[in-house]
Amino acid sequence: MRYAHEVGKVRAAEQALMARLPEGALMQRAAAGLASTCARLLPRVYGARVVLLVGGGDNGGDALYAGARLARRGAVVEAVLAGSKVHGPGLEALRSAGGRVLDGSGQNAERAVETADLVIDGLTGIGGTGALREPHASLARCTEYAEGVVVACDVPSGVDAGSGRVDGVAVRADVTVTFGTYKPGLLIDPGAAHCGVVELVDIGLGADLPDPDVVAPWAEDLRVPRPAPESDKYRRGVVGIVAGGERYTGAAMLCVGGAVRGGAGMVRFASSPHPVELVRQRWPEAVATVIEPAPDAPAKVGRVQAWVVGPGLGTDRKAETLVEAVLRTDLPVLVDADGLTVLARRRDLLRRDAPTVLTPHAGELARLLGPGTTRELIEARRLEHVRRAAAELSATVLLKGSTTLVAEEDRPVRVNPTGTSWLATAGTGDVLSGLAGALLAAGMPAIDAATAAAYLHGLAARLAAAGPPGPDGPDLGRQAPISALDVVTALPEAFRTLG
Ligand SMILES: NC(=O)C1=CN([C@@H]2O[C@H](COP(=O)(O)OP(=O)(O)OC[C@H]3O[C@@H](n4cnc5c(N)ncnc54)[C@H](OP(=O)(O)O)[C@@H]3O)[C@@H](O)[C@H]2O)[C@@H](O)CC1
Ligand SMILES: Nc1ncnc2c1ncn2[C@@H]1O[C@H](COP(=O)(O)OP(=O)(O)O)[C@@H](O)[C@H]1O
Ligand SMILES: [K+]
Repeated sequence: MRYAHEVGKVRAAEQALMARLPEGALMQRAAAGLASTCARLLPRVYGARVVLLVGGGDNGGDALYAGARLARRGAVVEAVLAGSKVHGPGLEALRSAGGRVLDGSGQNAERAVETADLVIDGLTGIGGTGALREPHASLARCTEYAEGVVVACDVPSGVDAGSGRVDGVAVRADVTVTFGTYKPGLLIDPGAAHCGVVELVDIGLGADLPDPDVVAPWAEDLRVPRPAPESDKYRRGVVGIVAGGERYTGAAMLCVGGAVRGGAGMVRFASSPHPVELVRQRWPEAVATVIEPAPDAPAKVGRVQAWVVGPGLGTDRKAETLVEAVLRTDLPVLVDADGLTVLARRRDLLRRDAPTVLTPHAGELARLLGPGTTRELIEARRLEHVRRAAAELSATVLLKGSTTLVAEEDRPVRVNPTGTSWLATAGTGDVLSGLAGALLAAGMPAIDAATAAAYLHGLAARLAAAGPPGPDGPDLGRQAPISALDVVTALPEAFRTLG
């Protein structure tokens, strides 16, 4: 896992460590890490033109000390000072190493940024709050036109380190060198999209850091169940899917596809006659049953270990009866799509003992959380809202979108590291709910099933978008449009990459 800590915890750990170290030692560790990454990014340090964007806090201090180290190795280092304050000892170190200060206003600074071989962004770090003020905002904006490499010190300036929120302008870095631990805003969009490659520099905070607030899993953290020699289809897990209606049949097909290719021992599909007929034709592996919208509907489907309810179900009274019937069982239930719209007016159905997983996109979550919450607000502050949803709805909440988050009360929020913008196409969410349902039925705890499903789904989409692999494997840098069915088809390959 990659671990991220909120800003207050980073500061507390830094204080504790600093109390045991000589003054300035921590900053020197940070600056050394930053300078060594910059040196690696330059073809040659000697003679390279480096511009530092320096804010008035310690983030600017880091940049100045790193600049001094590069200047001592022969780089031509110029600092643009933003605002009235500056880290005095850092500036002194830069000057002593031969670096110089540029006039920070207007075209002079802009031209220097645009033509430098490397720009270090030290405007704001974990101390940045709200939208960047001037001249910081203009300096951040001109990094967009930089011909050289842009390296953010700790956090791209303009990104809120704690949440990933961006109000106004923020630096778009090629590389972000962060110190001690990841910050949530480096992993969550829109902030994550500003970071480029994130490098973590160990400054010795480890022992002083408490449990993380946010984690991002690696493939080896997922622990997806594998069939053993003694496995049979029932032990592998039977997932029941209540989805689709006379009008919306595609959602049902895609959800069943996600479950079949997601490793379910068996998929039991239950719906009205038309989708049942279509599923029988397209997915003969599934056992499809026609059900009436009645409280005893789940019992008529046969034994399952977990349910998925909602995709393409509609939101009328009949749909509500089915959502209610499924949630009244004592099994794990995943509610998606139309099922979530029903839940928004029937939050009482969430009072249950068995695990409940909700998989909303931002619009659906806004409906679930009620008046005062909008899709835009949720997209801008994803972490805060997914946490709030998990607490208020007493459920495991998987919030979809450009960064998918999974939250359960009193646990670190999981950030999904896979995915591609090509996933933003109709029907891919239905594939995800079927896949997550299969993993729930296999017995995975709700938060792990949701995390693994998001990971595999995002990876399958990347593999599908990259097309057939070349001699060196899939070229994830060259992607093309995909359909939701392409994601279903690529799921086995995604499982294979887990080893
Ligand atoms: N603690 C440690 O031991 C270690 C810390 N380390 C480093 O210190 C960094 C944290 O330093 P920090 O606390 O000084 O805050 P920092 O990120 O420089 O920001 C404050 C400055 O930004 C300004 N500013 C704020 N918002 C703004 C806005 N919207 N628009 C414009 N300006 C804005 C604010 O101005 P003010 O509001 O005070 O006028 C003030 O000048 C951390 O990220 C890491 O790099 C490492 O060396 C490891 C050891
Ligand atoms: N900009 C984006 N970047 C990456 N993934 C995205 C983006 N937008 C949406 N997604 C993903 O695409 C899927 C869309 O799901 P959903 O909104 O439920 O669509 P549908 O209801 O049509 O199936 C989700 O897995 C979501 O995380
Ligand atoms: K910065």
